[in-house]
Amino acid sequence: MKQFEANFDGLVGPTHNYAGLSFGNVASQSHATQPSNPKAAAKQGLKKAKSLADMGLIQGVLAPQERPDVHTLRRLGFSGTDADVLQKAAKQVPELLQACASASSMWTANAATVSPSADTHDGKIHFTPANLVDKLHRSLEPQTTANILKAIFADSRYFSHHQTLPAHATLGDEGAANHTRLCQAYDQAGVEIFVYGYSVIDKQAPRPQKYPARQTLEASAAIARLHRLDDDNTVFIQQNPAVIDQGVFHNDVIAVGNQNVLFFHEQAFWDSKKKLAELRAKLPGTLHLIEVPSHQVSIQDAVATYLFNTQLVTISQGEMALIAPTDCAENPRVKAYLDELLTMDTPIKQIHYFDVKQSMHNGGGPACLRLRVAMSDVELAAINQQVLLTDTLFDKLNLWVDRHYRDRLVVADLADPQLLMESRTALDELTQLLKLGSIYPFQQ
Ligand SMILES: NCCC[C@H](NC(=O)CCC(=O)O)C(=O)O
Repeated sequence: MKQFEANFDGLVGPTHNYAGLSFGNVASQSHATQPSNPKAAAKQGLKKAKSLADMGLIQGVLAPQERPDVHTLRRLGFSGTDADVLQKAAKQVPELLQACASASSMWTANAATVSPSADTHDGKIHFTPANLVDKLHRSLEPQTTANILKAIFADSRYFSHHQTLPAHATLGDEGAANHTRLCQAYDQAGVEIFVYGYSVIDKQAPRPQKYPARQTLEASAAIARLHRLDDDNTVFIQQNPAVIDQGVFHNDVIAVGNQNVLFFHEQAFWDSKKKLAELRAKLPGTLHLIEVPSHQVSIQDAVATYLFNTQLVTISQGEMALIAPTDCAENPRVKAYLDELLTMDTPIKQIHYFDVKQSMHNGGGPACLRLRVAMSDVELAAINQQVLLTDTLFDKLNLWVDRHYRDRLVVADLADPQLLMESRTALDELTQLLKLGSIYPFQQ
């Protein structure tokens, strides 16, 4: 049996826009009200995903969500035809329309937490969709996310799907963005690292002062229980609250891991020494802890360039590549660090830069755009094969984007009933292309 890691990238939806919805996410706040280009955004994402497929990695895609979410607007009391609902919401509470029109499901690192079968007691791959309760626009994603994951990972012999955690701040869960799995080889049990922002129950533990911590220890611990992980193969680490207050709203903005490499900023974790020692004890064998010092890369540079929101992928035995946004190459200090990294004695031997600026302007880098699923060839054969990014699917998706996506969108356009029609037409076609069945409310 062959084991590897597959990446499932979120397709950018037709309503991709900058509404400044994410307090604590510096890029989202600073690009609020700027025009977006959904067509370019979708193509940048597809290009990045296809390049990874061309490197020999297993690459799939996840469908976007139905937006604007008229069903939620109706739940909030706006009535009449769909056009009426959009227009009333835009006039009375535009913030609610914006929350219901975000394409934020593109950041599939927040779709779910995934534990591979090598780690779980029952030998199945476990999925828990994230409840994303900290942000209204994101809290609307879990139901459709669950539908999409079940449509792809349908075979109950291999895949186990859990309900999202209860939608309350005590159990705030942001999915794989705060979860990293290290292992010596993909087919061996590894250590799952859960990074949380604060503990609701432990009042003594430090908390950020300025920006919200989106993930709680209580949520992370619940996921570890649901996924039937052992104490021996889990480590819970608190994120350094000081970096949350500087814009590190998810751990994947400050750390990334793959196999026996953890690449992280020296200020990433609270009680770092002790936690890294625990990690070493739980993962015997060679472990590369690549700690980037503040004097080489400041937190501000890390947040601006997304140096740690890179994908760390295995290219061949013992050789890894870093998939970085072009923003890293444009910052002289970060570029100097990355050039030096290639000369250091670590498995990271290649760096590939991709322009994902449309996503970056909302605070999502290469790593935010993908959900990782470590799996075997047998498990891969059991998934819906239509979502795997082949040359043919890549061409079809690009043409699909050309047919349905706009190249300019401003927040005022979100009330345009035509945009809703375009979006539904596109998604209806996509579900046929990817053989997903009826996953959207408008298809029920
Ligand atoms: N993992 C990256 C997630 C980025 C995402 N941004 C947003 O939702 C911004 C949307 C807007 O502001 O229009 C977030 O903050 O959760």
